Amino acid sequence: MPGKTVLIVGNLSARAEIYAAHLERAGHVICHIASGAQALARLSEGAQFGAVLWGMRLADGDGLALLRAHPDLLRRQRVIVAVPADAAARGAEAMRLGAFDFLIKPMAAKRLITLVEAAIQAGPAPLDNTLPAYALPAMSLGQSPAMVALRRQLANVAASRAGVLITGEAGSGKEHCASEIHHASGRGDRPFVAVHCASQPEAQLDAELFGHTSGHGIERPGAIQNAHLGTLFLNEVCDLPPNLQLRLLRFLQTYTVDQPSALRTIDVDVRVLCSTSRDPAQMVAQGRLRADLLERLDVIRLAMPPLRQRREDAAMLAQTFLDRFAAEEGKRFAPLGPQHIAAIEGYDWPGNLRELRSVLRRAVLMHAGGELPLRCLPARHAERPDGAAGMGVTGMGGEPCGDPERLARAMAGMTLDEIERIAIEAAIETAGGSLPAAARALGVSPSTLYRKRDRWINEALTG
Ligand SMILES: Nc1ncnc2c1ncn2[C@@H]1O[C@H](COP(=O)(O)OP(=O)(O)OP(=O)(O)O)[C@@H](O)[C@H]1O
Repeated sequence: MPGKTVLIVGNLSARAEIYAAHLERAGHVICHIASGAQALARLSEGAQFGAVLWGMRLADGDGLALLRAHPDLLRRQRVIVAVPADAAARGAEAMRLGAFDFLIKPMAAKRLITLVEAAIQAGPAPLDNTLPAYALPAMSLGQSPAMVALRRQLANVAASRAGVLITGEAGSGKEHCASEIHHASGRGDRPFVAVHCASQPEAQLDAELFGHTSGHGIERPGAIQNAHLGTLFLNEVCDLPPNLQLRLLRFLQTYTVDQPSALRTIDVDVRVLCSTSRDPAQMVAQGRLRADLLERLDVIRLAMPPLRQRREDAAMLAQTFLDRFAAEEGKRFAPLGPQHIAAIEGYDWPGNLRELRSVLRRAVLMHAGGELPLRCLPARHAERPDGAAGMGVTGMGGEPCGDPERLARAMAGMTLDEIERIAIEAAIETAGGSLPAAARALGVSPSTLYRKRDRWINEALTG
């Protein structure tokens, strides 16, 4: 992408000259200003640049302090901040303020050019932080104050390339949130590639992320390459094995991957989003997570609250699931009434949205339609003699299915296929969403579960 003017703001050092020469050789026109005040004056006159490379040590002061004082600049221009190797945290702060990305000096020519061109490709920054209306449908996350605040945060971070770390309990909607960011980011029509970093052998995960060459010599690109121009979502990123943490860090420093055959290096433009249900600081303190990797991934932190902290969303989500599954199964159910809502809001949902979703899915599978029997919903903890959250095989509160007679009654009228589906979904839920782990628990191969899941999805899509 030649021919765009790049503004370099920083001391006219020998190193800056080298960076300018690299960019010129790639076809860009360079404008170099040493003083932050002069650069701001130029920009406030309305000058537009393809990208701005902003240093930390300017002729007249600290580059980050200047950005802090003029956050509007970061909203109008695509600014890439260049920071010394021992100050990556300053780059992360600049991204929180709205910078497009940051580079650690000394930087390789290739990385510099790739990033500058990605900034140019992203086009002029939007005049404000508003996103297209379609980007974040008001109901998609919930209407509780916690979700309204989260949606606002999400709108602010969607357009940048900053790494986002989404924390929260299992099943609280972290992946759903990542996919909302993807859709709101302007990359929505490109791939969203999710990788589960826990419960997979290291070699398999390595191949899934970085690609491999099959036994027949065919190159299989990894998730990183497959996510080119889109978003890579790393689920449970704190569980990445140490070697893969290092490989991922290298990737994030260069945005290039070696082809599996190592014959060629490929530039990849991806937005990386991650999630964890662990405490990342504790993982670093225990030596299980690299601090430098966390710094890259955790530029912006979003915390998904557990469902029990946003009870007012639970009934709305339950109705959404009921409508969706009823439509998939071709059944009609009456809307949830006050008693259903009281039961839903009164329960703590230790498995969060995943548990809510499974309860509604099973309820729809097990009933022909009409009014949903209340016993399909979990009882309030307080109403249980033992106060336990255990849901038995079917997960239906008030009707645990431990004993065979009850189990048989609960399953009366169901086809074997439906019973199998319930058992598989319960196993996946227990395994925290991991199909390979669920397959191990059920004593079948992961491919069996993948095949069955694909068939259900196809059936749902074709009605
Ligand atoms: N706002 C929402 N609207 C509808 N469905 C949702 C929403 N949030 C989450 N879900 C559904 O709830 C289930 C759990 O959500 P998700 O996988 O995003 O949680 P998670 O926090 O990433 O879980 P885990 O930590 O176990 O990987 C998924 O089936 C997802 O599709």
